[in-house]
Amino acid sequence: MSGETLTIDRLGTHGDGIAETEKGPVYVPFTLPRETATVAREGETGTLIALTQAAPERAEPPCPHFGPDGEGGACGGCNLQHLETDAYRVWKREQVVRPLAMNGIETEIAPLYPCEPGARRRMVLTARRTENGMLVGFNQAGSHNIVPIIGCLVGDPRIVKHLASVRRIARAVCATRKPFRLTVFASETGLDIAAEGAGRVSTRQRQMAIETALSMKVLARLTVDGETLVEARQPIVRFGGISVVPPPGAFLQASAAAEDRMADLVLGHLAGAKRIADLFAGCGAFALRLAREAAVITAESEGPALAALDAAARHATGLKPVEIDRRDLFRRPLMAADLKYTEAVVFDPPRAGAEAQAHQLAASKVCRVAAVSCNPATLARDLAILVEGGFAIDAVHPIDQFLWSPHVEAVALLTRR
Ligand SMILES: C[S@@+](CC[C@H](N)C(=O)[O-])C[C@H]1O[C@@H](n2cnc3c(N)ncnc32)[C@H](O)[C@@H]1O
Repeated sequence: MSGETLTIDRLGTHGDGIAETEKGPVYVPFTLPRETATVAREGETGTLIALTQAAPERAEPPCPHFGPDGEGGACGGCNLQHLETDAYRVWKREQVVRPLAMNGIETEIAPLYPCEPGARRRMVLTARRTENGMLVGFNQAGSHNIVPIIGCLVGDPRIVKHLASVRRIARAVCATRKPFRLTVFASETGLDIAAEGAGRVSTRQRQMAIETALSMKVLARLTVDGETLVEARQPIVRFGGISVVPPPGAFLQASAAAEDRMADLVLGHLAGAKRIADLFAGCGAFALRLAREAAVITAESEGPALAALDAAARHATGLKPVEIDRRDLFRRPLMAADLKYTEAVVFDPPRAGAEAQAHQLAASKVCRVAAVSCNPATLARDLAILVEGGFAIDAVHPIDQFLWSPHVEAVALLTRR
């Protein structure tokens, strides 16, 4: 394949190398700044054909699925394995620094808290039946093609070791030619597998799926579109020692180490408050830990997650009262008046952020806020609202929950001036 020679100027927010050319920017995955490469160009998209000059920061990517020649296609999971560790960490921290600066926020930003390979305890895989068998893996970068995953360096070995069995389960529950989603969570009691969108399972298939699942000694639970087919054991996740049975496919922080770090920061900042609100509470990763010392009101839109949180709080001993409030916090944020007796708040929204809620917090009398986010752009927007409303940012802590990907988690700690 012929191509043109480009020099890469910088890394973009999605981790692609960017070459600035007379005809505009060209995004070239798997390249680094100061590298020269032969690239096949189609508009703004460049495909790396060959590297002619490598950057000193280039490292040997450890995963066989990585890169344009990756096994089974270029996996869209981790696209920064070719960047040497120190440079990678500087770049990752920058992903938090830059949007904050663009929003006029000056504050202390801690070094990146690193996470180790093998820590991803919750893997969201895509599966599809093909003529050549069942594919289970991650989507190829920028496409719906599935890269069948044999090994995964970021995945928890408790999941990765059993990917062949996960594939057998996918085959058993699959009643469609369309791709479907498999969420695999390494719970304390075994794997919790949730299939969604696999089609209408026949009675015979259901029987096969149950037999396959029961033969898998490491399986705790198998659900299909929320219906439990097998529950050999209740899947359990522990938040600061408090056991929770998460609903099928529930949101849980991707890595236990990252969650522990976030929880330490949140608990440390909110210590001493007697009444705390946990907004976008999920199954209670923060709320249940906080409830050891403070009354907690939790708000969240997913009923099953709140029910799991509620059941855990009822079963645990020695907790202060935990209230639950099912609500859509985008449309119906907790109003400043609702927060009258609340001293401190933790919020951890999805990628869209918590704009409406931030306005209410700004107008409230809440004294301390811990803002947790997986999207630095919306975090920066929400922090600017809080600063405008009288808060000062004490510190921001970037956490590398999504190793080798362009995604980063951050915890911002704020106090009313
Ligand atoms: C990033 S997760 C955090 C969950 C929890 N704090 C944890 O650490 O496990 C975001 C949570 O926000 C919830 N959520 C999404 N949109 C929402 C909305 N509009 N209103 C309330 N909660 C929402 C999701 O269901 C999810 O549980």
